[in-house]
Amino acid sequence: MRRSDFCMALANGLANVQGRHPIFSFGVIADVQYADVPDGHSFVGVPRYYRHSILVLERAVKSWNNHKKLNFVINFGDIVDGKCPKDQSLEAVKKVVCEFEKFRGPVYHMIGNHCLYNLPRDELLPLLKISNHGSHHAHAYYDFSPTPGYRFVVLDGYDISAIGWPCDHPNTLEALKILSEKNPNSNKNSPEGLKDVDRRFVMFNGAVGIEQMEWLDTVLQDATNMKQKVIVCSHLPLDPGATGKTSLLWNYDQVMDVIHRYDCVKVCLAGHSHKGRYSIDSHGVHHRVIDAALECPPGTDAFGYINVYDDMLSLVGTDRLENTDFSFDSLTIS
Ligand SMILES: Nc1ccn([C@@H]2O[C@H](COP(=O)(O)OP(=O)(O)OC[C@H](O)CO)[C@@H](O)[C@H]2O)c(=O)n1
Repeated sequence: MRRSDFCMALANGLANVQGRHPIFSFGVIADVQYADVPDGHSFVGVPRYYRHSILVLERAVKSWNNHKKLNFVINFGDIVDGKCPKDQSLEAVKKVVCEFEKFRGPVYHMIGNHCLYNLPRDELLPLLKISNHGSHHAHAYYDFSPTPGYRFVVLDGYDISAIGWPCDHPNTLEALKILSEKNPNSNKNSPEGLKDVDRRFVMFNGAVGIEQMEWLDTVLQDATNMKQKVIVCSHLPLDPGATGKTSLLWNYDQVMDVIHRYDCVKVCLAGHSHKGRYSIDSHGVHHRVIDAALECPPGTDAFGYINVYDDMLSLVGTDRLENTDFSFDSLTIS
């Protein structure tokens, strides 16, 4: 362990089950999809609790604050549901962001399809305090390093997307071209007739564009040079083993090819699929999808925090979100 990581672990104070002090810890929650509308269900009939989901977030923030040792929180996107009446979108997004801001520390957000059903990305990104680092593109990918030995990479899976950009934007046109080539259905949100991983070519997903791919490569090269371990966060899952195929990033395979060129990425975390799942891929990278707050029946929860060590991560879940350990010494299958 680096000396600076050791100091952060000491400052963190709290020992885990193995009696070790994490270097740092952070809170996680996904798919709050709040809307002030009655309970309903997904397209395939899974119950959704649009008003209760913000209560899950309220309980998460209380729990994260009570923990006292969480360094930051990561929200995996879709804070407001597409069912939110459009004249209430801005108010609803502000209400959820305000709830996150009750956490006594930084909150890192990412955008999801439901965020973009409510507000265009150029309005959304400032509200979520996602900075573009002076770029003229309203991109939503970024990285940060909470301690010298670790780096977080937050991907923008709606970079190439038919939602969120102006309708004549090159990224919208590129997305519509992909959809017309890959999905023959008139309703481009429908995966009907598509087989296996091709089911991902639906309009509620998107892709990482070329510039972002080059940026990812540069960041991973830099992290490798700095001997940092990397945790990749994305609204859209990156491994078919951790999600239903209709929820995958369109070019998850290309992103994983870049990730697999390096040895620094240890864990990929995602939301969107709503049903929590875990997998380990052929290169030993762990993948974990976080259960949706939206689908918690009243009185139940799905949030947690992750303890970060030198050689593993440990997810401590509440209620529907199951504990998961991600050990970095797992065997690689090739
Ligand atoms: N077969 C389908 C599925 C969905 N739609 C419509 O697409 C929009 C987005 O769907 P939704 O399930 O709300 O998206 P989430 O981001 O919450 O979930 C993603 C994964 O599906 C979870 O597994 C919505 O308008 C649906 O009605 C559709 O037309 N046809």
